[in-house]
Amino acid sequence: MADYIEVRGVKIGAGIPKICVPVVGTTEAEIKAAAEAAEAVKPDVVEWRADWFLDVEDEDKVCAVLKELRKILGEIPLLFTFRTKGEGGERALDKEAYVRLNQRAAESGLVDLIDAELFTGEDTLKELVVCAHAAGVKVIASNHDFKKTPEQEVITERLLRMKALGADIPKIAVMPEKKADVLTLLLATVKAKEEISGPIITMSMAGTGLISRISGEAFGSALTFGTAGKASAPGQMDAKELRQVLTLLHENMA
Ligand SMILES: O=C1C[C@@](O)(C(=O)O)C[C@@H](O)[C@@H]1O
Repeated sequence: MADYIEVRGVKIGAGIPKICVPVVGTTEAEIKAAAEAAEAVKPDVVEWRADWFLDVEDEDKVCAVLKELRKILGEIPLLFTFRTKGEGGERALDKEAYVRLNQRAAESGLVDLIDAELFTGEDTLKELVVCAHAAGVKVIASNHDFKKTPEQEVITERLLRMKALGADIPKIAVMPEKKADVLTLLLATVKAKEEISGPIITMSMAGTGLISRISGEAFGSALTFGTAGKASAPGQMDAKELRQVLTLLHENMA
């Protein structure tokens, strides 16, 4: 089994860690402007954080935005993410609406990946995986803790569980309360990678955790988020600078 996932020719999990630029905006105009700024830095992946969009509950409007994003992004892979309030997002959505929205995005033919949160429920995650895969879309399962860093075993177990439930790429973002928490996240990453074939994505947030956003190649995180404008989580670096740092590390690690 390949150790990477390929989307539009981008091999997530092979070679240098890939860069994903988040697009956040409340209106279609803001979202388009953010997507243009993202496209300009030529990231490997663009994430649309749809939870910021004021009309996100109108699925037709969401699809209209997706069409515009696809035009702007050309062949850059697009990740559709509705981040729920409980995991650091902008708004809450009931489970049915969350599932419907993600299904609609997956079936639109306009996105390459969807983000599905582990804690919306295991059956829900499985259901979204089946639906996305039927539409040829990959699934990043995710979990976020904006308050603390769980124990290493807990982080590793969550990543393994996401994979066991069918996710193509397990992802976890945690908040460090102290320096040692960053080491906990990194060790959890190494342990998970020993057991999981295929890419995983991990990060420790904020300034204290920044090192984890640039050290993916050393410890096993396949993708990192960088900005071209507004950040979608604390600790994200400018995408262009991030590319320089990742390249420098990659060249010297080879
Ligand atoms: O899951 C993630 C990771 C993230 O929270 C970060 O810390 O970079 C940013 C989010 O936009 C994305 O959906």
